[in-house]
Amino acid sequence: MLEQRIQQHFIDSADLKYQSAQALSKPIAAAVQAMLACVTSGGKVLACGNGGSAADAQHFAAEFVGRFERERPELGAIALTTDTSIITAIANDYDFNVIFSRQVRALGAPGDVLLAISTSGNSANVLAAIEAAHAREMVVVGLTGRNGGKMAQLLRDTDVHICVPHERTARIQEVHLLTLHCICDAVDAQLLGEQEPTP
Ligand SMILES: O=C(CO)[C@@H](O)[C@H](O)[C@H](O)[C@H](O)COP(=O)(O)O
Ligand SMILES: [Zn+2]
Repeated sequence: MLEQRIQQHFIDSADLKYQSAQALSKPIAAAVQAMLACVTSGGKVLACGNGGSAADAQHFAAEFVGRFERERPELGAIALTTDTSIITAIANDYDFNVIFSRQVRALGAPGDVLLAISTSGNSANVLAAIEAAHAREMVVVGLTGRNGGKMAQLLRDTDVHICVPHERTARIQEVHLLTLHCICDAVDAQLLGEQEPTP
């Protein structure tokens, strides 16, 4: 019974990944082009999200600033989820809903990219970060699920929306992580050529 339940998670996750390969390859390629244009002209990616998506933001920044699978020059990325002094000060003195947007206004510049991650598309602090990014003339790459929530309405034609076609937060997050690895791999392939990564 328990093993069957566990196996069902693997089956559901694999099914969604097959479906998402079709549905998401185009917007993921667009996200790669946006991030390449940004980092090759000296820009950086600011990444934000809550809970598991905060972990995804940090995971992504680590692979840009450190490396993914191949040796390459450092790429600019900052997770806006990591500085507890900044986050607690903003939440305490202003509001939790502005913990990311104040950082975007402080650090963002035209040509930078905001990576905004929310499975529901409805987290108020992520939505405020998008508004701040637009005010700074940044491009937004939005990762959502379900129907994209409020983020779907907020994103512009010049932004990129990657919306995972599923209702369940955990499943959506699993595809978000795969998406971020696809972006890292494709950025490396564009910068270094398409050789296979060494394991
Ligand atoms: O990881 C999980 C659930 O798998 C949770 O921590 C989840 O990320 C949190 O509930 C978030 O606050 C959800 O926010 P969002 O994805 O709707 O923006
Ligand atoms: Zn989780």
